Amino acid sequence: MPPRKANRPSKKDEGLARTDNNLKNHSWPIIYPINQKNFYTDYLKRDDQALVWRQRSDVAKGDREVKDRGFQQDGDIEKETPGNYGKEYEEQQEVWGSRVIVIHPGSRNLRIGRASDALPKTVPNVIARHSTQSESEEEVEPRPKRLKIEDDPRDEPDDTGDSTPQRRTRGSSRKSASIVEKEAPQVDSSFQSLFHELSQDLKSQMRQNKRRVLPNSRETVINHNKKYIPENIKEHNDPYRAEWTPVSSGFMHFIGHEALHIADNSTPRYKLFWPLRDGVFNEHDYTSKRRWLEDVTTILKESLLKELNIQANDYRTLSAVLVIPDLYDRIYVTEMLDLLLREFQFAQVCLFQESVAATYGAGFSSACIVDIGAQKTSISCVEEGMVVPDSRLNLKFGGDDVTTTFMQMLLANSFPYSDINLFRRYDYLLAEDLKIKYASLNEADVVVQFHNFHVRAPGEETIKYGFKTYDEIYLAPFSLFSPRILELEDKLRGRRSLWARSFDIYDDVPNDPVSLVQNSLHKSPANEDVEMLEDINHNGGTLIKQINHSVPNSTPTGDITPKTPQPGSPTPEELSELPDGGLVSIVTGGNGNNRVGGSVVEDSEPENETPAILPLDVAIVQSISYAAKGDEKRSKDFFSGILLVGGGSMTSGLNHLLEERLVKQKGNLGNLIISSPPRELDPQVLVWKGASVFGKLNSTNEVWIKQGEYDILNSRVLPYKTLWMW
Ligand SMILES: Nc1ncnc2c1ncn2[C@@H]1O[C@H](COP(=O)(O)OP(=O)(O)OP(=O)(O)O)[C@@H](O)[C@H]1O
Repeated sequence: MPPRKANRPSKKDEGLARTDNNLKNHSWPIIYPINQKNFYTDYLKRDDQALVWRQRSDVAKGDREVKDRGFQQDGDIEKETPGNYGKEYEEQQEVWGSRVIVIHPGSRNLRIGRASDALPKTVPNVIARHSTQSESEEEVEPRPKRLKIEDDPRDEPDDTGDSTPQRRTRGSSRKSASIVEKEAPQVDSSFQSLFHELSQDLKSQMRQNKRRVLPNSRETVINHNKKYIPENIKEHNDPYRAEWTPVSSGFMHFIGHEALHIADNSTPRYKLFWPLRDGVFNEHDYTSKRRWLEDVTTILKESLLKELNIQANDYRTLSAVLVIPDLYDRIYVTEMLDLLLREFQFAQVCLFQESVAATYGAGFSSACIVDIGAQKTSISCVEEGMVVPDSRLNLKFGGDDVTTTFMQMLLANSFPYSDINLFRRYDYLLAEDLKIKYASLNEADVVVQFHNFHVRAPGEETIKYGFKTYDEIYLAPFSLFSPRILELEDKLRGRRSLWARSFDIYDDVPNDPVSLVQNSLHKSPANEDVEMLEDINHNGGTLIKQINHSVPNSTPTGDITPKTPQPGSPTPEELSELPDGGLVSIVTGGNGNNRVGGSVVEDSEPENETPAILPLDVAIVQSISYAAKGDEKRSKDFFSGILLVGGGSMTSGLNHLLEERLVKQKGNLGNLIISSPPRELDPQVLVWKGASVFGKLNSTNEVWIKQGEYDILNSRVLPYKTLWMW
């Protein structure tokens, strides 16, 4: 006889519920007993359900430790009523804010301050440590890279006997103060030809815009620069002598500005380490996780002490808001969280995403945030305080790439200080300064101009140089719209060499957040196709090309692209014929300036790959189209609220050029508004400002990760404590 099924009534049982005429004798639903074998519930099986009981029992045990540390308890927050939003409430917020530290780490700058402060302190996110060689001595090739010249007379060791390439080049520079430097600096020929191409495009664009373009401007610049004789200035005649950080073998490390101002040839030698690179772990320069953690800890601790006067034993009484990228690396976030709660022992920590912070800072409820940092550019659409996950893009270029390109272009035009090497500290600072002063995206600035600057190398006489510029001041920042010209091969060197990617322990799928628009870069036409597209642009007038936006399967988000075309990638001809449903249009002007600059994506074998790049305007259109998902109203809303933040967005004329290019691409966008931060706030600190606004809100209790919770659940607490799907 087959076994009786427990949850099904037998014919005999059913019979009991029915009368002879087969009608039920009552209308109550019959509830059958549950088959215990197949029954599942997660009641009291999930961490968050148990947590509340654990916390209560902690309190019952008289665990008042946290309260003794002085930070506000849940009970205090409950006292708040909607009615007390007056002066008292503001005062309360200020007091609360003074106990919250907001930390926004960047590839170049760490921004740190109390949530109650008006502005953060900016500390270069760098540490100098004792080493046998400085970073410029360690690097074999200078930055920007030069063509190798076989019989370069400068290869002779100079009279100091120092034969390192850096020292040799510096030696020749010393000579250049007295001997006229005739030879043109050698810049890679493929760079030269791209530079020439962009320059021609700019000329025709300027002519179209009825601007005067003088013939032979570039030749004038080159001739002047070649003949320029630099001038030596005696130390006592130089009122702006550089102040170098005094060092001695007793000082094991320096951080921030002090580190940047250590002479490259100091005794003892120091080497600079930047813990973040392209917005993630710097696995290129670090060889051990422990050293990385130590450096981040030292930079943070010393910044807290020097800038905010916060001693180590105050940490336990303070809360910390950590600002993280929108498309974060999961291991980076968990490492930082662990550091702040275990090493620093902050009372509680909360995580906040950069683009949401930017909307808080600007007071926007919805916006498309374009954050151009030093080494990465991130674009995300935010709607009612939440990032639209599929709109997140992270491109591996930023202000630093503009600086390098600017120097490359100057060198191509016979820049008289031909030995500039951005690995040298004083040269890096000089190059940044020249870029900030002269780079501009205003066509009106594209004229032959004369500038001068001083090279102040440690222990040497100051040398005054003069140089002329023409279109390089425009074309260097223009590389954001034409990233093909950027030097990208070193970008992902060493990536994943220390921290492996985080995988889900159950299904072995990468844990990092997924964004469809970032993944769609897998599907963009690969480099070969892009080049064909560009050829077509050169030959024709205005063309409209469309890139298939087909949504890939949920593959992990990342940085790198295979160089070969993906199977089934559409050819340019196919692209132009695709229908418009869910597609992005790229309008390329007859001048050929607008172009798709390279495809992108990620994979587990980063070494052989190239990093994620896409022209800025194309990337914005892509991000918005993924956020709007075909809804025209939403798309218009995002286009009417594009907010430019980050240091790289401060180039003059960027807003205007971006607007022009977006209109060209999308036609009538309705109300296209590209905003800069309101109230004249510095775009570099807007994200920090927004996070500080959030940090001051004392009604955000559920997002704070407290020591006790972290002790019990570790990073498993994150799904319950983030404002987004962790
Ligand atoms: N006035 C300016 N004009 C142009 N660029 C500028 C200006 N001021 C700063 N920058 C550039 O901004 C960059 C630094 O920006 P920011 O501090 O936002 O970067 P970060 O947060 O350290 O980096 P990331 O976002 O890549 O991690 C540098 O490349 C710097 O040259």
